[in-house]
Amino acid sequence: MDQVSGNKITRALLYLSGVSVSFEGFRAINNLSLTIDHGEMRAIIGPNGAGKTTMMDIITGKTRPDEGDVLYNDGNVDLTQLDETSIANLGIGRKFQKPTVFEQHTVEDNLLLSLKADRGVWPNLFWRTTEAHRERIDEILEITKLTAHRSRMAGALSHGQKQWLEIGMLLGQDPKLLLVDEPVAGMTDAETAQTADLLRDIAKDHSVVVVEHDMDFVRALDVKVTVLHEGSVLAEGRLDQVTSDERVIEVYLGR
Ligand SMILES: Nc1ncnc2c1ncn2[C@@H]1O[C@H](COP(=O)(O)OP(=O)(O)OP(=O)(O)O)[C@@H](O)[C@H]1O
Repeated sequence: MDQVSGNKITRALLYLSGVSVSFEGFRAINNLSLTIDHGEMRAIIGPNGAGKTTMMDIITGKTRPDEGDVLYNDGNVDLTQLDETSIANLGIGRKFQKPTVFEQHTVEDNLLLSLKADRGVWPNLFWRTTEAHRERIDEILEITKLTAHRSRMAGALSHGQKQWLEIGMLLGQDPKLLLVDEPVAGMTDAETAQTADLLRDIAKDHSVVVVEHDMDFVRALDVKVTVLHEGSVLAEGRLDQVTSDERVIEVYLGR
């Protein structure tokens, strides 16, 4: 990382350096450094309690670090100075593990509700805006493979379909960076494979950070993997590389 007169220069989309946070004396994140490039999809793995959720909380402004840098968009924005809403408005979208779709609304209406509200649109442009919304909904339905389900109540979807709908709702907010927490937990093998396809598709024009325990899924993503352990990066590289690393085998695979 370049450093000039104390000013960090980075071309990364997201840059964490020396980040630590403690809860009642326990260091959940410990001198964590991590860089996500523009357009990159990264998988984050690690044992329970490694700090994966806390890292997401720090990026999204839910938890403020005790120390360290959390910079966004080529180092131009210091995320530690912003609240959750401001960070979301910068294009950082998060999907939590459990789907939180509006069960009593149709798939289509869920997507409509999620679309980023246009600001400063004149009333006489309303119809045109609606058309743009329809087009975007059609696109998202296509990407998430939910076109045939558009008129169904979201509550009637399978667990996997609800997760895809929620990922679609995240896309509706037009984020630059998607943070996705354990998307395939509870999915069938077929749904898991389809979710890997969906995220690879999304990653063509978004940056994605995905936390997941399911190794078949991580393998299918075929991206760089970061292994967290005790709040720091233990290893980084291709899945085959990190899973053959002795330290990773010891702490993560339990051998
Ligand atoms: N608000 C909090 N107060 C106290 N301890 C916390 C808090 N949040 C997290 N921790 C602790 O910090 C550590 C890291 O937790 P975190 O949830 O980030 O891990 P994780 O890698 O996401 O685990 P999992 O895979 O189980 O979701 C854990 O030991 C957890 O108990």
